[in-house]
Order: sequence, then structure tokens, then C-alpha cells
Amino acid sequence: MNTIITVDGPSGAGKGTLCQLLAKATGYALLDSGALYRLTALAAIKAEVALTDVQALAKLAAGLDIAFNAAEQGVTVLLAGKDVTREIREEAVGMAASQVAALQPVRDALLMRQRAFADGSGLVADGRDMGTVVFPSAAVKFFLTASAEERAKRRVLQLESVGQKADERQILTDIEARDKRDRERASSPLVPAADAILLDSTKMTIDQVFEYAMATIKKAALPS
Ligand SMILES: Nc1ncnc2c1ncn2[C@@H]1O[C@H](COP(=O)(O)OP(=O)(O)O)[C@@H](O)[C@H]1O
Ligand SMILES: Nc1ccn([C@@H]2O[C@H](COP(=O)(O)OP(=O)(O)O)[C@@H](O)[C@H]2O)c(=O)n1
Repeated sequence: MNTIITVDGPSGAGKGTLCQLLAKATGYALLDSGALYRLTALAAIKAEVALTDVQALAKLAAGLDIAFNAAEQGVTVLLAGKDVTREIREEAVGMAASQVAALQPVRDALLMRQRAFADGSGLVADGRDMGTVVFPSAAVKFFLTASAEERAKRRVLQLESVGQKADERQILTDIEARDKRDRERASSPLVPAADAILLDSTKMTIDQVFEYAMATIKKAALPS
């Protein structure tokens, strides 16, 4: 059994939140593909590799020494043995991630690593191109959105909840820049798959989004 559920959409739409809830409810594994791009960006920043040096970035992506350790309080992300769980969530790393993610050789380097998460036990995959490129034959595909203003508000609350400072106007500007880059790039742009279910969470609570997604999955009668 290799059932795959994909959740794509822009930053702050609630993909990570929904995917964690779906993974818990279904017992499927979880792929946070954005973390791979964030790790590539962080590795580049640490190694002082320019975000325009395509070949060096692709090499970094191919050789990333990373681990995802599931724990009671969430997933811990390690880069070269060091806990970078918080560091990769910083807005600056998100911006750098969207720059490296626009480069096809970087995407190629990460493709097989992402597909390897589908090891036969069911997978919930979170990203931008899960339903279009990485898992085009996924069983159920969601495209989760929300207005940019709502997403910026959510991001501010999220950053503040972990003690980071957040300027809502700056975050909205960053989100809009990242959306534009993700949507307009030539390689795997952020677009809904033709068979994706569109879900606008602007006025929905986390529970409502989860209930709707679970009902859809149940209707698709997936094996658990
Ligand atoms: N429907 C929702 N309503 C309000 N807040 C939400 C909703 N979905 C997610 N959030 C919150 O918004 C923030 C960003 O969600 P996240 O899942 O990280 O988004 P994404 O993975 O799409 O970037 C988190 O703090 C999360 O708790
Ligand atoms: N499948 C994916 C996942 C992320 N990305 C890129 O990686 C960046 C960070 O992704 P993320 O999912 O962690 O970002 P947030 O939605 O959490 O802000 C995005 O802005 C995209 O440019 C991508 O190109 N393809």
C-alpha cells in the first residue's frame, strides 16, 4: 500500500498544520518538502555559498546530511548533526529557500530524496509541487490557500509564539515576494494540480480545515 495525500499551497496557508493532523489521523508518514529547501538554503548560508551559484547549490542539495527525528513535541531537524529546527523557520531562511528553490538543478537534486519518503506505508506530502511534479499520481490532492493578509497575521502569531520578533508589514511584503517568485518561476511553479481540491482557509479554523480534508479523504475510501 502506497497511498499518497498531497497538500500544496502558498506560505502560511496552514499546510504544515494540516499535514501533521492528517499524518496523525491516518498513521501515514509525513514529508515536509519545504524543510529540504530551507535546509539547502541554510547550508548555503553557513558555507557562504552565493544563492546564485547554481552548481555549488545543487551539489550542496545532493549531499545534505540531514535527519528528521520525530518526538512527542514535534519533529526535530538536524543538519550535519546540529539541531536547526528553529533556525530553518526564520523568515530570512524562507526567503533564501525560495531563491534556491527556483533553480532546476537544486530541484533535481532533491527529487529522489522526496520520493524516497513514499516507502510503502502511506505518505502525507507538504509543499508547492507535491501534486504536480513529485507525486503526480497521488490519491488525494489538496491546494490550500488563504489571503496574503490572513497568512501574514498567522505567521506573526506563529513567530511570536516561539519568542521571535515579527513586523506584520514586513512579513506581508516578504510573503508577497515569495508568492510571486514561487508562482512565476519556470521550474515547478506553485500551481494547483488539475485534479487538486481547492481549499481557501481564510475564514476557516484549523479544525474546520482538518474536518473537511478528512471527510474528503474518507470519501476517497483510502486504505488506512
Ligand atoms: N485555518 C487556520 N486558522 C488560523 N490559523 C491557522 C490556520 N491554519 C494554520 N494556522 C496557523 O498559521 C500558522 C502557519 O501555518 P503553517 O501550517 O505553518 O502554514 P504553511 O505550512 O502553509 O506555511 C501556524 O501558526 C498555524 O497554527
Ligand atoms: N515542494 C516545495 C516546497 C517548498 N519550496 C520552496 O521552499 C520555500 C519554503 O517552503 P516552506 O513550505 O517551508 O515555506 P512555508 O510555507 O512554511 O512558508 C518556499 O517558499 C518555496 O520556494 C518549493 O519550491 N517546493
